Amino acid sequence: MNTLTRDEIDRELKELNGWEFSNDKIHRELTFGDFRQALSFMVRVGFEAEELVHHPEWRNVYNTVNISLSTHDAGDKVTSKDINLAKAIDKIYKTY
Ligand SMILES: C[C@H](O)[C@H](O)[C@H]1CNC2=NC(N)=NC(=O)C2=N1
Repeated sequence: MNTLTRDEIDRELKELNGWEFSNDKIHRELTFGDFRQALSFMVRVGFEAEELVHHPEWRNVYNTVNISLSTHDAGDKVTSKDINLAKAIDKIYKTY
C-alpha cells in the first residue's frame, strides 16, 4: 500500500476540516453538545469504518472525541485509506 509523502498529505489536509499531521498520523479533535451525541457519532463512524475496512484510533472523554488515523498495514504511516476515512468522518460530523 502506498504511503503518502508529506507534500501529498499537506495537499489532502487542505481539503479536510481541522485535521493536523504529527507523529506519522493525522489527527482531529471533535466536540459535541453532550456525551450522547459523541457516542452516536462514534457508532456512525464505526459502521462507516466497517464498510471501508479501515478503523480509527480514538479516545472519547464526555463530549470530546480525539481521532488519529494511520494505516497499520503500511507501517503505521498515512495512506489514501486514512484520507478517505477522514473525509467520511468530516461528512458525518457536519450533521451534528
Ligand atoms: C484484515 C483487515 O482488513 C486489516 O487489519 C485492516 C483493518 N483495519 C485497519 N485499520 C487501520 N487503521 N489500518 C489498517 O491497516 C487496517 N487494516
